[in-house]
Amino acid sequence: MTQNRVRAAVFSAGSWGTAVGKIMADAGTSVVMHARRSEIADAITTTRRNPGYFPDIELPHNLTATTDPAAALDGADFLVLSIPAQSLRASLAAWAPHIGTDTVIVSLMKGIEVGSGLRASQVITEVTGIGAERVAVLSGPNLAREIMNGQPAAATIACPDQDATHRVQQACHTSYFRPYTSTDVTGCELGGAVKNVIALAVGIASGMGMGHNAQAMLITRGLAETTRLAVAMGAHPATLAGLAGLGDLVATCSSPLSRNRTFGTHLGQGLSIEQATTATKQTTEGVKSAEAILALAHAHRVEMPITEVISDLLHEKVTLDQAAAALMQRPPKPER
Ligand SMILES: NC(=O)C1=CN([C@@H]2O[C@H](COP(=O)(O)OP(=O)(O)OC[C@H]3O[C@@H](n4cnc5c(N)ncnc54)[C@H](O)[C@@H]3O)[C@@H](O)[C@H]2O)C=CC1
Ligand SMILES: O=C(CO)COP(=O)(O)O
Repeated sequence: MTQNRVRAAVFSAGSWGTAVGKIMADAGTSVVMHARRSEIADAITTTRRNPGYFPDIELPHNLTATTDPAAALDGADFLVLSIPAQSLRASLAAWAPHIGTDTVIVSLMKGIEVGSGLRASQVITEVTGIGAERVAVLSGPNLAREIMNGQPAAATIACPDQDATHRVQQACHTSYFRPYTSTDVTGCELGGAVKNVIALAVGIASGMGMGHNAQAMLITRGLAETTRLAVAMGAHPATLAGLAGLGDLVATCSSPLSRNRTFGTHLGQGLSIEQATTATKQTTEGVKSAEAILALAHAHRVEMPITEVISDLLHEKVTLDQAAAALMQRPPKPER
């Protein structure tokens, strides 16, 4: 690894933030993580481990951590944001005064803001006043634990400004992480957010004892409704067939490492939403985003039957059996 003099501030030191911090540091970028808890920040800097998330993985020497947002952002070329989507607005408002005039913001978040229906990149431009050309999104089949274990993965980095995209790509390209570029921010963000809702559905089906045919049906029809919404909102259909669409959908819906799939499995096995929340612990974006995505579907007059049923289940309007029946008993129609 050669140092490239580029600096990144990663907010925060959760599961995916830590993994992307490691990727960037392995790519030669100097990384300062921002953690809310001083014991996490101190442990990362002094022991080179994040005891809250990956106590078994040693972090690179060019990665440190602080609880001070100003110190983390001082001289940063990139601000990488990885916190729950619903807390982005309030947290970013506090950090915004410390963001440099040339800093490029990279969103890792896969959620839609409840109430506004905004994607994370839109919340970022609204809160900071920074133009869309300085806001990139990174999305793909990226289960953090696999990447921390050094297993190969790829992702899509999207931004309207190709120079910014290439700089982010260089700053996170390693022997085990292969980033591709795109200009389709809308497609990448919607692919990432909607797949969480579909993963909830697949988890529920699995928890209810349904087999791989049912799970494949949900994945395939889930991709169809994701693509319908994304295209109606201006995305390119090819993005949804790529890493940030199909790729992420397959990884998340197939892996027991996925928090969304696991949350769904708990529900399918009969746990209440409260019990599933306690059991899952980490951020499960699909649970909150389902209703925001459904509101977007209504606004764009797009049919999203799986999202609708999952939103109804999460609001306890239907039972598991009623949800399954609602999907299977829809009127027959052509596949497209
Ligand atoms: N874990 C994964 O494998 C992947 C996660 N993502 C996305 O990354 C985003 C973050 O997820 P994870 O890191 O997995 O979640 P996590 O639950 O592991 O970590 C969340 C981080 O945000 C911080 N945080 C929580 N509430 C906050 C608040 N109100 N204000 C500021 N910081 C707060 C926590 O202290 C923690 O550092 C989500 O949008 C998720 O969909 C994307 C790809 C992979
Ligand atoms: O986005 C992810 C993999 O790409 C992680 O999915 P979960 O949030 O369901 O764990």
